[in-house]
Amino acid sequence: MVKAIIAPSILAGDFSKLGAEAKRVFDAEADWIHLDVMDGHFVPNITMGPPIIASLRKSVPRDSNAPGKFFFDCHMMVSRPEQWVEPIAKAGGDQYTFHYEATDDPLKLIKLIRDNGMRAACAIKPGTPVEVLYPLAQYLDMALVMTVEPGFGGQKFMADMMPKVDALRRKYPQLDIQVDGGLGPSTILAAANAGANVIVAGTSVFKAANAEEMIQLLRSHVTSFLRDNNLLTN
Ligand SMILES: O=C(CO)[C@H](O)[C@H](O)COP(=O)(O)O
Ligand SMILES: [Fe+2]
Repeated sequence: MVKAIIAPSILAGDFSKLGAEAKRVFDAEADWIHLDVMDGHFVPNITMGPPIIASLRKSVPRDSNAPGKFFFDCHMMVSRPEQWVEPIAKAGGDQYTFHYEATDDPLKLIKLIRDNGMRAACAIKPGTPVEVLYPLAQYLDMALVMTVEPGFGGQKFMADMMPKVDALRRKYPQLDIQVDGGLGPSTILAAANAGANVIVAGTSVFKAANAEEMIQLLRSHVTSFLRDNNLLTN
């Protein structure tokens, strides 16, 4: 099932009040919250890990009457991603996105993620060719095409990554395809028209004067593309 999913990255939020920041964007109708886990090794920055995610989960508990509400999308910019699957699942993660570049056995890792009750996703850095995802796609819930070098928020969107998104969308019409880095009003059209349906937006949503309007604007471009191409399901 493909639909527009807007996932604000809390990396651009106020870390002194993460619970309130998550609630703020969910109130503004964010579909997911994107949690950037960085280990200072795979990328040159350190952000958060399982203890912080577990605290955040207490602020926005799962709702047994509404499965999928308050969805935690965990972008794991870590070396040895295998070691964090169980801790992230226990902390309340709903999806685990590992980096292709960080593992020797992506299929085994996908199975481990699924066995821990999470959706499995694979990310590629800007220098990694999209073809590496083809043997994995049938086992993945989502593919993430990075549109910045991972490590920091607030960077410039790399439009030259869009052929990767376009190639994935043509080959896999039903796959969730995420873009991450530099998404906002001036770049959403390029991403949506290439076929991305899951939009990570940190700076543009968290620093917006009106987060709800920003989320709606991002969603409207994705929905238009999906509808025009008969890809929308619901
Ligand atoms: O994975 C990331 C960086 O590695 C972040 O998710 C990304 O940078 C989002 O922030 P922004 O929308 O401000 O670019
Ligand atoms: Fe991210």
